[in-house]
Amino acid sequence: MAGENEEERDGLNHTPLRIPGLLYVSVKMENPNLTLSGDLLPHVSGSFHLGPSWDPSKALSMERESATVWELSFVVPPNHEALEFKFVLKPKCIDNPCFVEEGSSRVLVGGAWQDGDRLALFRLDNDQVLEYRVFVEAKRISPFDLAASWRAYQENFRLSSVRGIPDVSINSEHQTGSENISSANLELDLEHYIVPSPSTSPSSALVYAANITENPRSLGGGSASFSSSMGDDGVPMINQPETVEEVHASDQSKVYQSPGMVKSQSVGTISHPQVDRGVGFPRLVKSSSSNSFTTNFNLDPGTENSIPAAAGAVAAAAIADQMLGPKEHRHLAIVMVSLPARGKTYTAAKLTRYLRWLGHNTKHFNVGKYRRLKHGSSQFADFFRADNPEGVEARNEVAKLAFEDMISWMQEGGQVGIFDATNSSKQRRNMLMRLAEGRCKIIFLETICNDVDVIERNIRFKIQQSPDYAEVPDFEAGLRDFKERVANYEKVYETVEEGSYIKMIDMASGHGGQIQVNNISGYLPGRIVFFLVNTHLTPRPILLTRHGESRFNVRGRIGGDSALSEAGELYKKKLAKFVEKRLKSERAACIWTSTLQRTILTAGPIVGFPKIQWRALDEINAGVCDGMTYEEIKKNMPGEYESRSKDKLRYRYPRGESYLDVIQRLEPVIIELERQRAPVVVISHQAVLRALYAYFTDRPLKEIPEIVVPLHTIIEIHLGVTGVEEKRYKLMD
Ligand SMILES: O=P(O)(O)OC[C@H]1O[C@@](CO)(OP(=O)(O)O)[C@@H](O)[C@@H]1O
Repeated sequence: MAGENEEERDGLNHTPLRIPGLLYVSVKMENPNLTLSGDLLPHVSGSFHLGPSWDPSKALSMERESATVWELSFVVPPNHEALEFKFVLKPKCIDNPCFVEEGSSRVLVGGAWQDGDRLALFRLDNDQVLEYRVFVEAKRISPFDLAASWRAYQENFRLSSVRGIPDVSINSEHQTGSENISSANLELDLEHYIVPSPSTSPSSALVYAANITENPRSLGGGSASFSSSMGDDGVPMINQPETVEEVHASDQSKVYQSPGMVKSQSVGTISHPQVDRGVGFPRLVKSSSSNSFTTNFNLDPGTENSIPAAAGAVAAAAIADQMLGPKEHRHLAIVMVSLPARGKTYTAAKLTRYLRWLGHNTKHFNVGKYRRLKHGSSQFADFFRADNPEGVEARNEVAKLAFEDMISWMQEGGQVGIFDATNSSKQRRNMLMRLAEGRCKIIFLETICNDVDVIERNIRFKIQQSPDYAEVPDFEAGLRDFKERVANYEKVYETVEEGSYIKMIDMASGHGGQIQVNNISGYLPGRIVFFLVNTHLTPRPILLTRHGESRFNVRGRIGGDSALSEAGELYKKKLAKFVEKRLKSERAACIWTSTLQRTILTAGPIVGFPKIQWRALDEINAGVCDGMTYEEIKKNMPGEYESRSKDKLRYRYPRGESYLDVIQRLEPVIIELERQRAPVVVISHQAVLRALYAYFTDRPLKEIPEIVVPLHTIIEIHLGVTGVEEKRYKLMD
């Protein structure tokens, strides 16, 4: 009635669209006792129209769904005629007899058995009886869904044209035909393709690593403004007064407040109360009164943020460490030790970036920054003499302030503090150990460098970049002063022999070197050692690109394993020319792809470099949503769609992955990228490249799912002795 009236009211001739709907029926048989069923394969034999026939030789075979379950699915109208059938076991060897289930035929009406889920019994030759449990499931679906799923099925299961390529391959021959890359093409002017990088990425101007460390809260004069330092999972800690003098490049003045976040009154951090289906959340919290673990959504200020947002093993191991170790070991201070210009601040920054990316709440405290704020930036060599009592006193004072700030932050939930100063005498280190007692565990990280070239390069960079010499216009005068400062430190330098320590000796040059480890145990210290063993400062580029546009991309379908579209085909050729030109003098370079054909095909025309397929580089697994469009997910699975929109980082597709899962599986890729000394071209996927890019550019976890990684664009990350630089080339629109 309402419909008729509406039609009349708006004067339009609405023909109601009737979606008849169909029943998708899935019939299953289960026999947990595999040894009994042996070589007998479940089939369905029946009398219904277009379906199986009663002739057992024409029975339809069921698909094996798991080790013990077989399935047959079909689509019927909801008001279908009664379907009559029986289960049949057919031997693999066609000469042997079939076994038809005992009892009367089964009748299926409207997607349900008429006589209930009775067992299927088969009497074998030797009078042995086999029992199978039987289930039926029916779902109503629209013809549109049916068509979409059929299309997805067709596209997904079309045999990949690239299977058969070994995991590692090298085609050093130039290819012929349309994929030939002539030498004329090498005239390609790379500069022509450069496009600006987003404002949030590292610029081509290098940033002095000490400038992007924590802003001293104890020296901020209680300012009401807040810095935007990121806590774990990229949620900003907002309790730190911002200082005016040094605001680091990646400080963004905004404070992120996504829906569903609450501000905890007691400590001023922001945390997520919503239920998460990804691992690592809900957070496990140990009750203080018992040894049991509880799930706690009302985070206790003492424990919040102390468990990483990262997934799986990372979270599990960190939790185990926290639960089993002494209380003070729940917070870790990595105390740097070295002479000036030994790359300590750079190593500290790199370690901070790695731990943050893994989801550990980590901060870098640079004592130099405190010193400049408290005593001004123009302190010359005399200030650093060990026989200058005022200088010593002033330096100890700022070290204490920075250390106390770090401890306060830990007590608010911070997990790993990287304490960056020379800490080069036993006396200073004893002071720090006393300050840490009962509050955090200390590991000393000493960097020793005997390579005069590396030291000279570091010193020159320091004069150019450090605020200490910003007001010294004469470079040579700065150089002399800084060398004198280093000499002052050398006179009293004492290598670490106490406590827990990691000593990196001549690791910076990338040739040989040594790492010594003393009294180190636990998950996180172990990871740190592993990272440090693999990292080095050899400058090299890493080129990140998505595959050429895929057929699924054209249709807006996610996941799958489709081939390239026409535009994608063109991109792969352009990319090959680009790589050949960009890496022409880099014969040790390597091409990494995922195991999905769109990346392997994209790498196809690149010649002369080894190609390696990594499963870890496969796109985020969209589970049951694989092959759907975002619109289809929204329409058919609104709950899933909404959960993902609310928390894309932690949302895990049913039977698929979350971004946190992707980050976790990428850790070996990061370690390998750190370890490589030659350029690497990574041809992968949107979600994966977001996570890799975030690592190199130190973007908070929370932002990862929204990072823009456009198609047909190469992001060149340059890892150098002084930091990370980025360049983008857009080869096609
Ligand atoms: O996390 P979102 O934003 O959905 O992005 C990931 C999606 O990107 C896509 C394209 O939409 O990657 P890909 O480049 O590999 O085709 C999907 O396959 C994948 O699910």
